[in-house]
Amino acid sequence: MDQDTLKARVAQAALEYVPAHGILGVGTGSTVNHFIAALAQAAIPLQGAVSSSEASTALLRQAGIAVLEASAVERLQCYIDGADEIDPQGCMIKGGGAALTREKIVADLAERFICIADASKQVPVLGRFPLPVEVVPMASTQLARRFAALGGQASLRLRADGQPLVTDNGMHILDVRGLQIHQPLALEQEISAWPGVVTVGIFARHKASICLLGAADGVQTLRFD
Ligand SMILES: O=C[C@H](O)[C@H](O)[C@H](O)COP(=O)(O)O
Repeated sequence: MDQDTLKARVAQAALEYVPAHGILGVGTGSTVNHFIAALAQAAIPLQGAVSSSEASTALLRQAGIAVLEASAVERLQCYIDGADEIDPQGCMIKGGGAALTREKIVADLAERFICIADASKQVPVLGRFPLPVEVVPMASTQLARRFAALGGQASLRLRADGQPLVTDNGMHILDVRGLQIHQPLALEQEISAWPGVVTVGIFARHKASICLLGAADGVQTLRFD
């Protein structure tokens, strides 16, 4: 069974967590794209959604779902999003789709983070996937030196035309290879404090409450809260 089919499977399973008549936090990425399609088909009545990217906002609107500003919402029952890696404690690496800052903002509004992922995302220790870090462009070179001091190799994420990728927030992304993240919370706090870092793609303070993990033999539910 291919990865895309597994993503569609967990997306379907996540419908169970959608708060009928409520407001839903919606993440970004290929798994979430399947989820938005499933949501549109299920036609669950919603007040609306808070979205974590321009891409998801466009898909939600196409599906006829109202998109609300994060500033208009005090609390969300749940936030549904994918991950690039998830460890045995529910800590994640996110940001492969460059949406990590808004994802962390929306996750912070939510009581529960429901992670939807195919089984290939499960790792014993975070760090095989290059760690995305959204940075203020003028700080990227000095931040790359800081990552080198930690044993990581940071590279600026480029678009297909060779120009730096610019996020929805007008920032750049460093992808840091070579880190073995044994203490995700401590490293998240440390990197978050460096001048020029907008958001680090370690989600330990906002780890998954539940992960729906898609494998060939079905969807496994992992609980972390
Ligand atoms: O910035 C993007 C997000 O963190 C995604 O949730 C993450 O990259 C997983 O994406 P996908 O579902 O495409 O594997």
